[in-house]
Amino acid sequence: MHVAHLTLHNFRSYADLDVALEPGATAFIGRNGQGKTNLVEAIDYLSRLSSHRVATDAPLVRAGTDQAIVRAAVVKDGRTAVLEVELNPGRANRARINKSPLSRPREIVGLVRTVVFAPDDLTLVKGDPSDRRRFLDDLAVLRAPRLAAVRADYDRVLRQRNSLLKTAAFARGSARDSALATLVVWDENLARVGAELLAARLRLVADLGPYLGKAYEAVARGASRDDADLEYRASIDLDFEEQPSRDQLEQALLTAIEARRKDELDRGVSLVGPHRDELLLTLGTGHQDGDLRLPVKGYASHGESWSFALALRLASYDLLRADGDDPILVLDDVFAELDTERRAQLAELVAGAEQVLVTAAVAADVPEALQGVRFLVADGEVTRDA
Ligand SMILES: Nc1ncnc2c1ncn2[C@@H]1O[C@H](COP(=O)(O)OP(=O)(O)OP(=O)(O)O)[C@@H](O)[C@H]1O
Repeated sequence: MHVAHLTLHNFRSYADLDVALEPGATAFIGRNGQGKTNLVEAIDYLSRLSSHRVATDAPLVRAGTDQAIVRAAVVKDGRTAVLEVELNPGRANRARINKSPLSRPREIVGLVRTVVFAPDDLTLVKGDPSDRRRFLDDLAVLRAPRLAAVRADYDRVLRQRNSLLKTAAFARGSARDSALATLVVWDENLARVGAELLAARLRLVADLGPYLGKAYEAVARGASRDDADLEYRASIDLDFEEQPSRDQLEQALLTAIEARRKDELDRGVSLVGPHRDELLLTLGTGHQDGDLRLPVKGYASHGESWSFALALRLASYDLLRADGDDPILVLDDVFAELDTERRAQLAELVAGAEQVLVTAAVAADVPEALQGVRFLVADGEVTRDA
């Protein structure tokens, strides 16, 4: 797939932008703070209805205005659809496909698919467990857009259950009895929706593993295919012979919730469920010490961490391709971090994508294979470099 036309209105630093794009490689070149990332961020937003840089919509709307519009003509298998999202911080967002309003904006998720590599990706490796959970869930939703609703449901169930736990923790007498009776319903909701999310994550981790090893070998100098690995650490016992079914996971969650009841009531928060899980990233140091594997977080060097983060994105891209998709690849300011050899290696790996959008401060940082069409970005103007 590729974006053939992008229109922005009051998005980030852009009052109005209208730019025609082509398949193949496109580079956006400009000094710092000129709006290169803002531009590719808009396309990423359309794909997931969230940004790779911020957790809320407010910073995406141009300062001093109260509504942003992102519109893109997306071409997939020769057919074009115009996708549009209206961002209204503090009020409901709206989305349209070919001018027809959607009843829920999230129905647009997954129609355009992007994989973004950016320097912020280091947080995938060095950040909190929630950063890695978000990585898994974003990718799971791209693979199966209906999971966007499951994810939203889970967040809602968790919020309501936590508030009930707090009430039960502090209430006395009949108020406490009534909160405890209602809690049973929310235990079941959490287990049911949580099992669905957990099943999707486990499937994803199993599918992603082989691609991660291959990607790390390609981006880290001297690495071998078994070096990088990932392991899902759940807050419940997952000691199953094979990939557990959703029913098995639901039952396991209910059992674990029952076992932690007292702790949960003492602390007034939900201690069991996918929101407590961790994606463990490990690197094998193979050669000298046999099969020693170490967590990436806290142990890996800066270079290894960076390569690992890049490999996670590359593996995501390969997995989506293996699913039959052709996501748009965004390489946001990544080449400055790589030496010439690894730039060329990365360029070679992604050159087959239908559309690759690259941002860089200087054109010389962009490898030859990805030079393609070039735009200059300066003072909010995006002009094609003839
Ligand atoms: N909501 C907003 N309203 C107005 N301007 C904004 C908004 N959000 C960001 N900006 C401005 O956009 C600019 C950042 O643009 P962007 O992140 O695209 O830079 P860039 O060209 O990618 O730079 P770099 O090479 O440093 O990454 C900053 O000057 C910032 O002040």
